[in-house]
Amino acid sequence: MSKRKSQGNKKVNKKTNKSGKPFGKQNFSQNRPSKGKPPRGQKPITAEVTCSGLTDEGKGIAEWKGKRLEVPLLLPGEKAEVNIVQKGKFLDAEVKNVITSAEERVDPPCPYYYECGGCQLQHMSNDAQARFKQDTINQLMKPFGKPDPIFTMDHPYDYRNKNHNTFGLNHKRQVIGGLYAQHTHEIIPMDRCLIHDPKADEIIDTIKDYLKNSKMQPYDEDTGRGFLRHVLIKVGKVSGEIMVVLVAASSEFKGKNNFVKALRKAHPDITTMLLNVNKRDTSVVLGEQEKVLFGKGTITDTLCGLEFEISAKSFYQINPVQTEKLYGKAIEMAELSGNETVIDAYCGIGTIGLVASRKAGKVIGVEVNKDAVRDAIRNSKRNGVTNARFYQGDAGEFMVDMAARGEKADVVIMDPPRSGSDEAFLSSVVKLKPKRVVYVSCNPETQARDMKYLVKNGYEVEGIQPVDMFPQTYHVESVAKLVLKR
Ligand SMILES: C[S@@+](CC[C@H](N)C(=O)[O-])C[C@H]1O[C@@H](n2cnc3c(N)ncnc32)[C@H](O)[C@@H]1O
Repeated sequence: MSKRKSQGNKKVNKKTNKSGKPFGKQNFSQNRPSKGKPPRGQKPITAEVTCSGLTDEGKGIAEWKGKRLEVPLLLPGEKAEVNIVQKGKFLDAEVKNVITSAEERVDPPCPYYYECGGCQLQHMSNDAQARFKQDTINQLMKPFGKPDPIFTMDHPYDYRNKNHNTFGLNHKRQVIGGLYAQHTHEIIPMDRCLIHDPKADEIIDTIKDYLKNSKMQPYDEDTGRGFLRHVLIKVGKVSGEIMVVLVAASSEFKGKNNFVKALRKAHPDITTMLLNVNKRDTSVVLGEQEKVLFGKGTITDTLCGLEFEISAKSFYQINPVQTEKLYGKAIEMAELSGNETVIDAYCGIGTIGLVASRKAGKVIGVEVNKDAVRDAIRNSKRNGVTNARFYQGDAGEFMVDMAARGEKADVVIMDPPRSGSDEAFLSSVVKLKPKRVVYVSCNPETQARDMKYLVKNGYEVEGIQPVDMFPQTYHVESVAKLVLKR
């Protein structure tokens, strides 16, 4: 292994990793929850394979008996022993032992990394993560031109301003709190997640201790008994304001006053607390019903020089450091001169639109979540913006109506959810003929699909900027500029 130091990461210690376990002989599969267990009666087959590349989820690609394997935690060029089990039509493979490790491999700093699955790239150096994300975008965007070099993050930890932790009981009926292992409802007990805001994890720890020493019970998914399901924490990274949302299975909160008092005493920097009631048997964290327990029920934070009020249920970008770079690029791509009518579609709490309003004639925002729209309207007033209007509704329907009324827009900035946009929206963009479309996306796969539609219908791509909003995970953000062909 080369002695060259990779930027910001510790290279692999050949003998032990950070948690003190022997690295080369580490039984990766033993540390993973039930997903790795073979179906009843089936023994895993152990085989030696060589990794030839990475999937877009960061899994190593290898071949075994002419079949393709996708192996989490394996890096290109590495030789490893893997355990293989047949699951239905598919082969499930896990690293048992890395025989020769790649230069890019580093010790994952998180002791829960192999169990949790919330991060997928901690075993890669920062440079290797950046290369992987750049390659993913380059590949997806090949039909449109060459993307610019990715915007990386100087300190790629502690960045999340929103955490959600789950509480439950272990088999000894003891209170545990942590994160769900990937694709499961199995709680991995943990007291620190390295991409969470550290203060938020301290608050979670206090709540865990409170549960252990009080009558308040975590909710048990199997029996349907108990009270506390999740805790959601939102932190204003600039303002320091903190929101704590208790997600409970019932609206009857016995011992509410004692709890609120104890938590505020332990963490005087909490500025608001809410109770959210979720009685549904679902993986969606927040329910509809919400009650403010103390404070104003929202937090405020500063982004790109503007102040934003954020509700519990509204979307707010989770990595504000990288969001400023992303929005900066989006506004640059919009090429605003002060007169344009700009549509901010899928606008959330109005962040992009309000930042753009300083350089535009008029901004029209549309968003489906009513709490987010209420925040956007408040945010516009709070910042003294007089040229922006926000509407609640489906972005596709809104655009269809605009096109039917023959209205005009010079620039459309769109930032849909992971599933991307839809034909109603895209076909209306084509009818409205804005000179520029700036497409922000946290899922470049659906972004490329939608860009293909726009390119087929009169637009050309003038720039693509990848942004690493989610270090340590395989997710990557991207913003693209499309211009109407003459
Ligand atoms: C990725 S977020 C972007 C929000 C905002 N642009 C920002 O940067 O914070 C996507 C937003 O689209 C909203 N959304 C989802 N489906 C929608 C639809 N069909 N019409 C309008 N908004 C929608 C979500 O509620 C969410 O606020």
